[in-house]
Amino acid sequence: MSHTAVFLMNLGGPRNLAEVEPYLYELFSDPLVITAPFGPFRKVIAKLISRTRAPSSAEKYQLIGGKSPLVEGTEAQARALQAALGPGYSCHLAMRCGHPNTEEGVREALAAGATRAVALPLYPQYANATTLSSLLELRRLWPKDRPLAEVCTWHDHEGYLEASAAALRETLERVPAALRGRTRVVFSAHGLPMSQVRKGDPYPGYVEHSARETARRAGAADWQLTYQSRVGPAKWLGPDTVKYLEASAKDLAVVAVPIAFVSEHLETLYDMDILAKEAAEKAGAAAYLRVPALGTRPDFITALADVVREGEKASRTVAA
Ligand SMILES: C=CC1=C(C)c2cc3[nH]c(cc4nc(cc5[nH]c(cc1n2)c(C)c5CCC(=O)O)C(CCC(=O)O)=C4C)c(C)c3C=C
Ligand SMILES: [Fe+2]
Ligand SMILES: [Fe+2]
Repeated sequence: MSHTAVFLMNLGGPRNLAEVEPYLYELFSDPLVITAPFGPFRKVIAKLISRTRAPSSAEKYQLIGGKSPLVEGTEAQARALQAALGPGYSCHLAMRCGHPNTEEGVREALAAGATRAVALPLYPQYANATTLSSLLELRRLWPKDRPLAEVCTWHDHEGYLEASAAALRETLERVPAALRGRTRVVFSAHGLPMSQVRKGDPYPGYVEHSARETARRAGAADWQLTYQSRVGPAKWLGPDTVKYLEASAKDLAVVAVPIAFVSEHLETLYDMDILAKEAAEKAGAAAYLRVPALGTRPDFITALADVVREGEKASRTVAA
């Protein structure tokens, strides 16, 4: 039956420890992630970096259960979104690295009879390294004679912000009453190299908007935005989440919010639940609570369905 394919696009993650190195190789081969002008040496350099990083990366995945839960988490979101959108749509995963990748997603959608498509990057805030990279891959692989609508950024979508604020409110309610007066909401977003920010990537402004609106709607007056998961020696966006907590968490009840991630994976389960928590505790925080990623929360899935329908009507195509 003629229908619309919806591609749930995310970075992907290794589904077991053997997949860590090939996953990293794909990631470091992407010129929108590693923007240095490596030219014909890109693949050789990606091979070198991925081989060097694989053991320490695998150790982190080992600590969160020997794999990334990102693929299964996205599959659950796809099932929930399918139910919300109804029979005119079919939902498919399209991971930028690892599997199921965009090529596999497109094959599945065409076999199901899709005649048009909506690209739905599961990054609320547009960045070249994430959203654009996924969109370009789908543009390359989707048949040119079938309409493709691209969702670009939904950092300011009403339904998303309301779901984000509701999730924050639920965690704030778990803060012990005695600590309510000294609670700080610490938003943690994935960092980005300053070289990409200087070139005009709109990501930091979008993240700030999502954080400010989430705090306002949740009634949180005391909040701070920080950035996590820096890779390599270059300068990245700051303040760094761990350094910020080390310097500022003393005596506070810290409520950490994963503002740039919508499912659980390494960056929430390791960087936030292990590294950031340790930093807060070492600094003498009175409590550390983490807001769960939005995952398959019904209010969030309703918002995503809305993002898809709006995107289909008015494709916000990225100039590239
Ligand atoms: C080195 C450059 C990197 C940039 C720039 C970057 C930006 C960026 N990433 C996400 C979201 C995710 N990143 C994930 C994993 C991951 N990312 C990098 C590097 C960069 N990311 C690496 C090396 C890895 C692998 C893990 C590791 O070794 O640290 C993931 C998946 C996590 C998982 O569970 O597997 C996500 C999601 C965003 C949002 C972003 C910039 C906006
Ligand atoms: Fe990343
Ligand atoms: Fe990362």
